[in-house]
Amino acid sequence: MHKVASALTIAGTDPSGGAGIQADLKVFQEQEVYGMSVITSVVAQNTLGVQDVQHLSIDFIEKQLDAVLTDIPPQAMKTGMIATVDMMELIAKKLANTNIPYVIDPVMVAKSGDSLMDEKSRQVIRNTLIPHATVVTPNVPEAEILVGFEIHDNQDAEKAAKVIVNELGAKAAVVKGGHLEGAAVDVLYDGEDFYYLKADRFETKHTHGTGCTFSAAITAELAKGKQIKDAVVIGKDFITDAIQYPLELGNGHGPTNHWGYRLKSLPGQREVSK
Ligand SMILES: Nc1ncnc2c1ncn2[C@@H]1O[C@H](COP(=O)(O)OP(=O)(O)O)[C@@H](O)[C@H]1O
Ligand SMILES: Cc1ncc(COP(=O)(O)OP(=O)(O)O)c(N)n1
Repeated sequence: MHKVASALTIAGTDPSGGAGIQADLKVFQEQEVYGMSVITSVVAQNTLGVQDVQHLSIDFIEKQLDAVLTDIPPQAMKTGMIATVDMMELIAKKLANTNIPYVIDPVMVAKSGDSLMDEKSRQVIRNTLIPHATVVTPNVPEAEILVGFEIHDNQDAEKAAKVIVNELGAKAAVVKGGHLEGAAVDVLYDGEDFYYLKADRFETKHTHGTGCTFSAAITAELAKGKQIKDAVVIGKDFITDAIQYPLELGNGHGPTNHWGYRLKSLPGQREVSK
């Protein structure tokens, strides 16, 4: 028998395979973690945008959660697209009975501009899910909504990460710099230290699902027992390689390359500074 770590993603779908549940499961597989999934919303989308969304009932989401949690308890979990307050409250209820690392990618709006979380939930996520989080990974617009001020540079990102940890109750936060200019710098705060995770910015339109891929890689590493900072550093390497070696797929913002890390990365390749 082979012993393997397992991880759970609770999120929406992307039939074109670049974001959501499909991306998360591919990343778990790449990182040699047994992947499991609970679907919250079925999304008709591709590299060009979101065409339609159907939310599953709370009752049915709960049945999926119970099916997984009572049979194969994961070593770590993540949430992505959690579109409604009812979904958040259900997940918070289930989390009260678990003590595993939990990564929140607070998905609010897709790159195409389509909304993936309703307005009320953007506020409610702060006191339902975030207090349970081991790591929260907002992009700049998401972090601005969570903390209530604008983020223009790394100093603002530091302040936002600090609010998410010290005031909203997460254990750690990574404010991602994909939406800022210059090098792709993400700011991690773990309640004690700040770390700048820096990579070159690549000129590419193939960025569909970057946030999902990054947070899934972090979740996989936490499932394997890595400490928060080490898991985030590996996640940064994983997403950087996935962006650097794009796949020629799709007519819009194409997917990232989940094989990029396997093909290229050497541990410690990215610059990390305190
Ligand atoms: N063009 C790029 N080149 C290199 N890294 C990027 C680029 N765009 C985003 N990233 C990185 O991808 C990760 C996801 O960030 P971001 O795109 O901001 O998230 P989201 O998909 O949630 O909007 C971060 O580590 C960010 O720094
Ligand atoms: C079902 C689903 N979940 C999340 C996203 C957004 O993913 P993200 O990684 O932020 O990338 P973009 O879509 O913004 O490129 C999604 N599209 N679908």
